[in-house]
Amino acid sequence: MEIVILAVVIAVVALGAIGGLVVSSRKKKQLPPAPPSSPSVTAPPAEPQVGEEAETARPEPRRTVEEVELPEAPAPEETAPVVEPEEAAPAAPAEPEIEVPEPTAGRLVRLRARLSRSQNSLGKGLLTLLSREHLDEDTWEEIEDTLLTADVGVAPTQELVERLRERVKVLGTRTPEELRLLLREELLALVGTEADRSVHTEPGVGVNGEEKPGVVMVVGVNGTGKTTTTGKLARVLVADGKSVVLGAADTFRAAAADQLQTWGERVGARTVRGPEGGDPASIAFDAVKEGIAENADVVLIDTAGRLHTKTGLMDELGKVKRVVEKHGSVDEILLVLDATTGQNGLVQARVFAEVVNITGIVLTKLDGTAKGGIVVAVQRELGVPVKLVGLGEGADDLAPFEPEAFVDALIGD
Ligand SMILES: Nc1nc2c(ncn2[C@@H]2O[C@H](COP(=O)(O)OP(=O)(O)OP(=O)(O)O)[C@@H](O)[C@H]2O)c(=O)[nH]1
Repeated sequence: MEIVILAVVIAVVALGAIGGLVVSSRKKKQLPPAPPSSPSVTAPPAEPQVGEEAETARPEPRRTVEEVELPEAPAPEETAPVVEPEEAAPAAPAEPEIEVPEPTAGRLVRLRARLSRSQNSLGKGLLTLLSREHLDEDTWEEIEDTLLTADVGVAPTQELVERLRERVKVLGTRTPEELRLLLREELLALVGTEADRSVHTEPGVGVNGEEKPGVVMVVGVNGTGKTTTTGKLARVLVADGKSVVLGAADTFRAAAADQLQTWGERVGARTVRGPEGGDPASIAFDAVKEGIAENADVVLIDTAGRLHTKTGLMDELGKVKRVVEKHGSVDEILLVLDATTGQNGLVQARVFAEVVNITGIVLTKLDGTAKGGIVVAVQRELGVPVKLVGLGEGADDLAPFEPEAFVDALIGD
């Protein structure tokens, strides 16, 4: 009997051992593959050094697939969209983005570096000559030449040299600081600090007693930067809080109206335009009409300038002005001159002044010339102040002209 009981116990133990082996081998088969270690997260194992004993592998607790916890499924709103963003919804028609132009106050000072870079030869040249120990006749002649080369003009040059000679004589010994001050004062007197340099855009009263926007006509030879200046001026006005309507009355160059419209769209100003080669006067008339209807503050009219037929130009510009005046006064007529053309600019100025009553000058491309003296010459020629200067191709590179900042840029620091 005892033998039977012993045999049963041995049989049970043997069966149990075999069962355990089978289960253990099954478990091994069910083990998930070890997750690949991520180098950016996991620290690399220390390199075994020579002479170190190899460690025996520590047994790690193993888990079955069923035992491994899965990360929780993200809530529906957290789920990243599967579709590409542009496919997510039909694209709404893109609204043109309205730009906010730079404030106009102190623009000339901000752009001074650009101005002084191009004007170095005038101011610095004069200071170097005046600092010579002996100011003999040759030196005075050189001073005169420097001024003439910078397009200051004959009469203003002679005046300035005479004043400088007198004051240097009185001064006796000259320190560089005294000379700088003296030259600054004399150049400032030449440029003039008294003139009204504001661009007149105040609203007025129309012929029917209604409120009429300020009306500005922009005239000048094609290529001087007229359309660009009209666009930049729109930005200046918008920066100063005014609403603007543009009139594309330059129907001579087909792309001019597109160019102006693009400038307008950038600051939210409507552009009135007509058919290619259409009548500039009727476009200008419609632009002011639109300005009145929109209750705009200012209407800017870009015109064409064909110098090769002076009579044609006279007819056209005169007509534009007369037709616009059917609504009320034209408040400002700005002549755009390219500073790099020097004396040629003066010839243009003369012709335009005969055609219309210029009230202000815009000198463009002053960033590209050392002939800043044209400011003096053209003011003398027309008896009209420079009101704005172009100092680059950037949208906000048009600055109200400030004599002090200009002269400081001429002399340099
Ligand atoms: N460097 C520099 N370039 C300027 C300035 N003002 C205008 N320009 C450039 O001068 C070129 C001519 O300008 P436009 O405005 O097309 O000339 P426009 O007189 O209107 O000529 P039309 O449209 O044919 O009548 C453009 O490339 C302008 O970017 C400036 O102050 N500095």
